[in-house]
Amino acid sequence: MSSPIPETVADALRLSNLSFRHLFYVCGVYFVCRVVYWLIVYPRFFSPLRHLPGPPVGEPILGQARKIFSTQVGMAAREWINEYGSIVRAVGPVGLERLIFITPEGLHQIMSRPLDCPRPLYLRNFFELITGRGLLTVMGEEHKQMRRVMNPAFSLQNLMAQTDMYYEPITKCESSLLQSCRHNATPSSLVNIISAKLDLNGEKGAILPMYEWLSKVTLDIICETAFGYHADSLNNPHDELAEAYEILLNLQTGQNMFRFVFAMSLPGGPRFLSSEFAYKYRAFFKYTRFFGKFSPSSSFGRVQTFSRQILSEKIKDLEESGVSADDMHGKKDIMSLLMRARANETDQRGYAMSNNIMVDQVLIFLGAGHETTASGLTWTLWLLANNKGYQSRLRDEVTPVFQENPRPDYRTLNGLEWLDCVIMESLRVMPPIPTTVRKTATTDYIDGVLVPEGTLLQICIRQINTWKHVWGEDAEEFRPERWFNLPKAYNPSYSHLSFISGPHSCIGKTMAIIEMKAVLASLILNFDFDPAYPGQEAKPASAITMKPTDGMPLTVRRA
Ligand code: HEM
Repeated sequence: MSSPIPETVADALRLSNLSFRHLFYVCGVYFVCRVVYWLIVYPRFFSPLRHLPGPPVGEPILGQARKIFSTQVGMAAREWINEYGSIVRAVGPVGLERLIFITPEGLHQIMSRPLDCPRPLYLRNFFELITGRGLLTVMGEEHKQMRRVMNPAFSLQNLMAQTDMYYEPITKCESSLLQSCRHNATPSSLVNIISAKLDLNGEKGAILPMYEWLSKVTLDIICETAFGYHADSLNNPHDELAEAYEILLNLQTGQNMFRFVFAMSLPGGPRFLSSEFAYKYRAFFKYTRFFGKFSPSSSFGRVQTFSRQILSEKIKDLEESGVSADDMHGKKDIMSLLMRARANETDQRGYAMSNNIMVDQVLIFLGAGHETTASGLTWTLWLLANNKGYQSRLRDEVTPVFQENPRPDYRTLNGLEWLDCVIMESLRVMPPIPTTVRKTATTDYIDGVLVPEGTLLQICIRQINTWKHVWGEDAEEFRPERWFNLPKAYNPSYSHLSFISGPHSCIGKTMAIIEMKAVLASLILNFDFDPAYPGQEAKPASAITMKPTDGMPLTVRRA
């Protein structure tokens, strides 16, 4: 007689004299074997990338993570590139392999094919949680369309019209050098605030946390230029948006990012973190060992809700006032330009952004354009404080120009050669975003290596910008004069990657550079910067943005 066919797992266990306990053991052993295989066996013995040059696999669970996260951002990669060459394989946490490519050929293959090498899902989820659906998160055709709609807001013509708006929070007209100013200035601009602090201290000057002040001024500028909102965080430290952003941006240290990436990689993680439930019980996060001070939803929620509110009001105002999109020519903020572009797009090509998507775009500009510019400016001041000759040369260049016109326009700022060299060199040596990442969506050759689908590609911006092969032996030094005579090996698209390259390159590049020029020139014109104390060292954060962890104290005196 043939044995009966079991219909359920329980029947099968009964017929084979096994219990659920046995099944549990089998599953447990299987799970442990899988984990051991992925963490220890695969990267060492089976990975097709195991023969590529690079550091040893490292610790069983962490791989080289301890080194990556404990050293200054990008320094581990710099060491590896110096030791192993232009293609490096390193194993990070939980056995995740990453490849580092540094040659223009390799970088071109990665960056010119965003569908084959997109931003990894966890990063897109991270951006989507903070800023919503926009350029940083969408891909393919939708990305192309969004970019096309947004390009006019960043056109040369619009940037030229916008430049004057940058000066509002920077300078106050009555200062001795700015007597001929014809514009209405803010009640207390950055230059005035610093001057007032110096008045209290006399000749010896004052030690000021420059990052904090630059962060405020760039927030005020981006709020004004992005959606015409006067945050005035320079004078109002309790501005709701400024406060929420500060909390949010402080979350992006290496350790917090590691926790965040982990949480975002869990199925349903992103949705949970931005849910009403998480917001309601946010206090609970504070007391958990894993998340500690992470407590994400409070600041995320506040920034999103508050920004959406401002923007929705603006959209409503414009709609209710009956102003047609074409009549909005007077308004130069990005939001107004997007509304105009939207009207035209609907007519011509059938693609129009919804209000929500438009709101998200502007949130992205706020997120992507504030801290980056503040960090870029802070590092420039730091580099100039340590090179007084370069600093004086810049003052000599800008003083006559600003004496003639206290608010030089776009063309005049761009015509200042030394200012240009200083900004480009500072962005090269201390790029505000020091590293980014992509993930292969197909198996394909990159720089002669067959890279399997799903491999992480680390784009080491800081290392690429200071690669000795291109920039020479003094590649890591701040030498603005090198921009007068670029090296032969310099590749315009892939040797200076601070804004990356290709279809996903920074849309705000020209805007950021001109804004940095306006702020830096106004500061150097009025003040003299020195390190705060002998032996002071740069302390860049290991985070998405390389801001200084100590707020960058500098000694400031009148110029
Ligand atoms: C010094 C200042 C800035 C630096 C160094 C910088 C750098 C970058 C980098 C490296 C990326 C690529 C990130 C990645 O792919 O992982 C990027 C993308 C982007 N940036 Fe910037 N950025 C700056 C200022 C700005 C400003 C002022 C804005 C807008 C107002 C802006 C808007 C964006 C947007 C929308 C993207 C995504 C582009 C896309 O994927 O199509 N950035 N930026």
